[in-house]
Amino acid sequence: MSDSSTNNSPVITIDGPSGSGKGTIAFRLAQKLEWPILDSGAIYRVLGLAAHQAGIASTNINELVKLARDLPLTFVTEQSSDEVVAYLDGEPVGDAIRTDEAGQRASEVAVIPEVRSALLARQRDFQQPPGLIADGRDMGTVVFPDADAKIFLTASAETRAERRFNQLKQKGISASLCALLESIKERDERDRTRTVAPLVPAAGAFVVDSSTLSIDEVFSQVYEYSMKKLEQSS
Ligand SMILES: Nc1ncnc2c1ncn2[C@@H]1O[C@H](COP(=O)(O)OP(=O)(O)O)[C@@H](O)[C@H]1O
Ligand SMILES: Nc1ccn([C@H]2C[C@H](O)[C@@H](COP(=O)(O)OP(=O)(O)O)O2)c(=O)n1
Repeated sequence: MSDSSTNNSPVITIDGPSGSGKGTIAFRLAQKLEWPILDSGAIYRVLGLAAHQAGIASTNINELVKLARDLPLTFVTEQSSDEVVAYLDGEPVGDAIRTDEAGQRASEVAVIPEVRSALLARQRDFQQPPGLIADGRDMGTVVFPDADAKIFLTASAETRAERRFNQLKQKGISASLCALLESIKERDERDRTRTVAPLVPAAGAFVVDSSTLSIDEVFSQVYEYSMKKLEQSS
């Protein structure tokens, strides 16, 4: 765990459902502030993938917790890419964690309270100077409840499915728009109704519905809000 002095480093949390633009806005903020990103979704995605590869069922809590504790996982925020690059055992995981199937597997293992507890300290260790941008579902509610600025991004399921469809197409990953919409709705439901750390805006979070906003418009609102909050807490 970090010591108490490093735990005073500022944190900006960005939570929201799939395809709401969290990763995109986190990257813009990271570039502007020169802070690293915690892509917490990538942790759940790698865990889901590792469990699948090891043949561990999403009901096998003991084995999943063991895997979550021991997962040899590191992250690099590459300014040249627009995503956090995950390394498992020193090897880049690549786009295997970015498929829709990997998102569903992540959401399934993420329901288990013991798995979430096992990952808590690992996520909190990312809070280091000069500051951290934390992207996920429970960053502002559970992992960093004392964060300086809390943002909740959202958009209609249709808009988010279309965005994800185009994003996967650009990566050369094939998908059907209709199936993606169903999958997003299913994942929303699971993430919002789980008993531990459900997807909800943190108290006092700045909520932005990006359905009809461009990336630049969302970014300028989020940036202005974050700067104001950071000033207030310094
Ligand atoms: N406001 C927006 N308008 C149009 N496209 C967007 C907007 N925000 C994000 N996108 C695009 O939607 C896709 C999903 O965004 P991403 O940041 O990966 O979402 P999340 O991390 O919330 O799942 C990306 O291709 C991104 O470029
Ligand atoms: N802090 C987090 C981050 C992700 N999860 C779970 C729930 C999500 O459906 C999956 C995948 O998250 P991820 O942020 O990578 O997914 P999207 O990019 O938003 O589609 O992981 C979580 O439970 N808590």
